[in-house]
Amino acid sequence: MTYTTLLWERFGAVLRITANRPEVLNAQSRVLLTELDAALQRAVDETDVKVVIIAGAGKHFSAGHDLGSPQEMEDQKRHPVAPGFEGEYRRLSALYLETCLRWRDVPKPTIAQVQGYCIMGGLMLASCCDLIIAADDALFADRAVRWGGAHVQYFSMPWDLGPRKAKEYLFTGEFFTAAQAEAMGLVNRVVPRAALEAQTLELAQRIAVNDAYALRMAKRSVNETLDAQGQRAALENAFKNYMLTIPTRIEHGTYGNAARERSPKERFAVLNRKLGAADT
Ligand SMILES: C/C=C/C(=O)SCCNC(=O)CCNC(=O)[C@H](O)C(C)(C)COP(=O)(O)OP(=O)(O)OC[C@H]1O[C@@H](n2cnc3c(N)ncnc32)[C@H](O)[C@@H]1OP(=O)(O)O
Repeated sequence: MTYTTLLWERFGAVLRITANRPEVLNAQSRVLLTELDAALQRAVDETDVKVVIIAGAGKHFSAGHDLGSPQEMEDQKRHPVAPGFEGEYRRLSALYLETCLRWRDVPKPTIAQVQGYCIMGGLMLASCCDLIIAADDALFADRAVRWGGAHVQYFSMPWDLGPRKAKEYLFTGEFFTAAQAEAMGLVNRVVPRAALEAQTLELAQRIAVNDAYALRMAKRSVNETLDAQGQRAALENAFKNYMLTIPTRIEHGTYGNAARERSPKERFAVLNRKLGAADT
């Protein structure tokens, strides 16, 4: 099996899947997300894989969903969005919500290895992993409110940061640092950038000495606790709130054809605009 946007590397019972589009900061194109979904299913099927690391090549983990790289624009011509709201609903649900829910429930431990920017779709991917190891230069953000949206499609931040901090970061769209992420419980630990890869692999190998079935059941108990607390229903409901902002985003010009005609950099400008002295 070959991938155009991923690296697949084995270290004994540990598998590392790396998003490999460093020239666009690992922006998540439709192709990348589809390949990642297939790679994770393969990781489930390969019985000798016990732990999966998800990484990003280059300086940054991921700058989020692909907002119009040349490859993405070409791909959209081959896979046009089905017309109307129903088409959008199907595409967004399949590509962003259903994938993340599947990745959250992969029956093997998953570890996100995060350096540099981890923005919106990048944060979705990291947050559906079981553990997150962050380099000290990691920066996280959900900037959706800045373009008239509510948040990302798979919205687990109230669970990951706690409700107050989740609201603060949504309302401002500001970046939070690795140290802040650790204090809020989003990441398991922060390590020096130069040690990120080695320390993540070392942790994965320590987990992989355990029995695969025991790991699977341990993960299931934690995820089912979250489900019993209502997490899954809240995630599905938050996706509907996300969808409710699509019509107003079309009015703002940040979604739909008007947005697609803009260059990625014009689209980032809305999200990166300075709001005040505290902004980063
Ligand atoms: C519900 C929504 C979910 C989402 O995930 S929407 C996406 C949200 N993501 C963002 O808004 C981040 C967009 N990117 C940026 O704002 C900037 O990047 C950064 C601040 C992260 C970094 O800035 P700098 O260091 O100056 O790098 P650079 O020159 O902007 O990026 C290098 C190349 O990467 C491409 N790129 C970066 N992010 C994306 C993206 N998300 N989609 C498509 N391309 C992207 C650029 O265009 C450029 O490429 P070229 O050199 O050819 O101009």
